[in-house]
Amino acid sequence: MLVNHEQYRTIWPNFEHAQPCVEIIDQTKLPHVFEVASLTTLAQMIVAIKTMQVRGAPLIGAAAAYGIALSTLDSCADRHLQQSAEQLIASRPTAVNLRWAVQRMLSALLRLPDAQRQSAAWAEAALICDEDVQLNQAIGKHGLTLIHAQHQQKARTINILTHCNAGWLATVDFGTALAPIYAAHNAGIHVHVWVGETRPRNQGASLTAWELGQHGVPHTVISDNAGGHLMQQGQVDMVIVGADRVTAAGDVCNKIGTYLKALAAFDSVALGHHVPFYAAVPSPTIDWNIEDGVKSIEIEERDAEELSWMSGKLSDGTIASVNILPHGTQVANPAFDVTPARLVTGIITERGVFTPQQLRTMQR
Ligand SMILES: CSC[C@H]1O[C@H](OP(=O)(O)O)[C@H](O)[C@@H]1O
Repeated sequence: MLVNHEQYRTIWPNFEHAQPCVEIIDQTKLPHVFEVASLTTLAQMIVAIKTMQVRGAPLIGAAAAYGIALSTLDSCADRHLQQSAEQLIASRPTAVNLRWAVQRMLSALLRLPDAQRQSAAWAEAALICDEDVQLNQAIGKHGLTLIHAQHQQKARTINILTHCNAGWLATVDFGTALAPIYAAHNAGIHVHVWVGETRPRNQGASLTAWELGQHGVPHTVISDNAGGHLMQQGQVDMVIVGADRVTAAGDVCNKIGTYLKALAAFDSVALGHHVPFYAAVPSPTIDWNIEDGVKSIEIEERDAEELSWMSGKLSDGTIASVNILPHGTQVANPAFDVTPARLVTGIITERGVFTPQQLRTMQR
């Protein structure tokens, strides 16, 4: 069954039952199983965010917004909504979109009489989702100009390296880092994507490879450590990644391993072929309140089991997990890192492509 973003979003409300619910694509089951999960309570939405059934900065923002809407099914009292907001914000600390969406929901609801809050919550969450789709389509348009320029100059397939998953699965639809790639592919520009597998959760191998395959975009999965080598060999024309938080100075916080790819891209200048490094970022991912990402962004530390266990499909088609570490081995599992602005060529936003130094002009 082909599934692509013309048919699905990653999250949507369902009002067909007595009690409204929120339906999501359960991303922990991909690439081997496509399964939709129905969430009926705030607690279920918090579990979905924490366990990464839904993940990706813009999508967890949208999910948190619907978490507030689910919360109104129990109560619309100020204190109840504020406690729900605190629980959602605590579920994953790094992506600023989650806090941004929850604060936007509270701002929209707390000014209303209780009786109007439930319908307003579902409407505001839907608006956040629709806006995300529009932002990502604009990112695709602006990112396309970068790929088109390379294609005009080189008159061959353009090889793009990406990390983790910043496709339509990481957003409500269309994606951020993959949006320009889809736009180029749909415009007939030949692109090929090097897909970093992205240990330990393998969002690249399991999600980006699945997305690109469903859309018919040529791609090759590589180990995380192969990216620098491919850049050194002149096999990468540009790097485009997503982000979980970008500072006002243009520091880019993204999935662990991004910083190493940015370092390799930066070093490529010395080899005579510059590999530009771009982050594709909708404005709700920009945290205008901080400058230094290394000092100011809380990096989520995730469970050791994510490193010590791997899941996959056995030869008989069943899904199983295996332990890959010696018993008792100590594990550290930081989920994100920060690429300093000095390593960032440009930030692709819905308003255009900005250098880190130009980013503040977006606020005007
Ligand atoms: C378009 S944001 C995608 C961003 O979010 C991912 O994090 P996670 O999968 O842990 O939610 C990763 O950092 C992606 O680059």
